[in-house]
Amino acid sequence: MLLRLDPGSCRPKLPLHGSAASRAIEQAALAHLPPHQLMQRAAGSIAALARALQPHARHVWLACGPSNNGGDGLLAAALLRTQLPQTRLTVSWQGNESRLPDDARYALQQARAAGLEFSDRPPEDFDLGIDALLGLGGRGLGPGPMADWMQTLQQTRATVLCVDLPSGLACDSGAWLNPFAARPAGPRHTLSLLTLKPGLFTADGRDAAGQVWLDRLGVAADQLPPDAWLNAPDTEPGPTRQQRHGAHKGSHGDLLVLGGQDVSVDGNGMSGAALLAARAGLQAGAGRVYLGLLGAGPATPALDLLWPELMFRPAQASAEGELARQAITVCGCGGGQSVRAVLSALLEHSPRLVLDADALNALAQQADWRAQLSRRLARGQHSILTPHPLEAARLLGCDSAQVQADRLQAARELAQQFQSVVVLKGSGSVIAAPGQIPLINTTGNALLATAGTGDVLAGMVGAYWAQTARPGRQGQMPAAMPQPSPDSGLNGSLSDGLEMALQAACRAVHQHGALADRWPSGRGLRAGDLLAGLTPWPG
Ligand SMILES: NC(=O)C1=CN([C@@H]2O[C@H](COP(=O)(O)OP(=O)(O)OC[C@H]3O[C@@H](n4cnc5c(N)ncnc54)[C@H](O)[C@@H]3O)[C@@H](O)[C@H]2O)[C@H](O)CC1
Repeated sequence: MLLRLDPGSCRPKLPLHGSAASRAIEQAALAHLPPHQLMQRAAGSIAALARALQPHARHVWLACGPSNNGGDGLLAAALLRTQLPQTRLTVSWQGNESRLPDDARYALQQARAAGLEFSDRPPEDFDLGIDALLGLGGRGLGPGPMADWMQTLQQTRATVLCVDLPSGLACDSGAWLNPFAARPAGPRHTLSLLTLKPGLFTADGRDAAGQVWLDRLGVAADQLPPDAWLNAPDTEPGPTRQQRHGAHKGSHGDLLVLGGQDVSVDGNGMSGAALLAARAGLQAGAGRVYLGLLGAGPATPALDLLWPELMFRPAQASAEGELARQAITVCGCGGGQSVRAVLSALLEHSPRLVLDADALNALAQQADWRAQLSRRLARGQHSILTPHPLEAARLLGCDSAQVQADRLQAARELAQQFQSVVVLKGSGSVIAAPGQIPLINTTGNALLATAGTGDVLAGMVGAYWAQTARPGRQGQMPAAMPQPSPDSGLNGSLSDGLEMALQAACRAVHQHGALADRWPSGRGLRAGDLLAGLTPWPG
């Protein structure tokens, strides 16, 4: 059965399997099925989707590689020959006949018996291209016909349907294996077979894959634990905010935002970042939001005239005093070097701490703060880090290209090293917690690639966390919160505190991206535009 994956509406959480697990599932299925049946199912699915995508195709080009991915394409071509008698089909095949796996050899025979037209040159005028060059077994391509065909499939404006994986995309990481791989020019679809692969949803994967479809080919994917989950926050059955008549502002948690370095400090004024985070926190439902601007000078505002609900407090005293000991603190947004003045106290006292932007840069510069952060979880204090790839690289002591080459691994490493929930931002944001299976977010788009959207996200994370964990209730789940469940995306027992941090991060990242996905096309999006769409949790 074909399943279309729409960002933001994948329910329940779907498991993602990397190459090793996908191969193991494939091998187990092959052992129980008659010869060639799995490939016949795959070919049937490819042909059905091809017809649905281009029902009136005049010319379909199938580029088929040297092994089983190519076999899927050849067998689909044979089927399409009978299903689309009026359509011209051209097959390009590259392989060594004496070294073909059994299924691919069978597929080649079927394609030949169907009387298909074979050509080593892509046709000029195809209106549907089928990329069956390389799947799970793909490696980086050297020069040659396959590399040329791959480039044609990248550059064409015709619709392209990729079989299992876009050729040349790493299944586990979503990184391109070929230096020449570019952003595809035309509409793209990818039909993932048997399992969903992590690489389709993060790094270059989303651009490479386009619209993702899944056909499990009648094989259950739950035989092996996933390598990641798609992030799909549960919808709670409990009452909405409007239906909770007994609630008061204290019921919805306190949020303290520390950041927004004053321009007088070193000429880099970034108060707007902290204002965005604080406004986002308020709009996302925190009961009370306090704002401490760092490096305050005589001209530092003490009131947000447009959002007078925000309560301004001296930053240093708040970080060292009672407020930081009872509120959720979001620290770093636009904090500049001034963040250093409050970080040590927060790492020591804050029970629930979100670290973003300059707080992460400060951590990267100072080993004893990193050690302090790593010890917090063992003391019952929880932390959420929200790095973009460069901030993640600074924390890991590598460069951002290395982070992007394996985003899941980078997020897992950060979570483990710092005993924190980590949101690695970027296309396909990864959410990881220590010792847990990470999640990949499906919402969001390049409209979010603009200054300030990360500050809004940090405020949202803090606000959602504030609504799950309140003073005096540490470790307790509020009645309407989703309880940890066997399918909650976690592979081991997780303390309630960490579970709440993880859920807050997952929900915030999902909603943040969904707002950009719903934004009217053709209109620019400023970070501040996101605020109006924010909703409390639960809605
Ligand atoms: N067997 C079945 O019934 C099904 C298979 N499915 C599809 O199979 C592929 C995985 O097949 P596999 O043969 O393991 O890998 P590939 O087709 O990706 O090819 C790998 C093969 O190709 C050679 N190769 C790899 N990289 C290069 C390169 N850069 N240049 C030249 N040659 C290269 C190498 O020899 C490898 O061995 C999976 O993705 C599905 O599409 C279906 O799941 C249905 C059932």
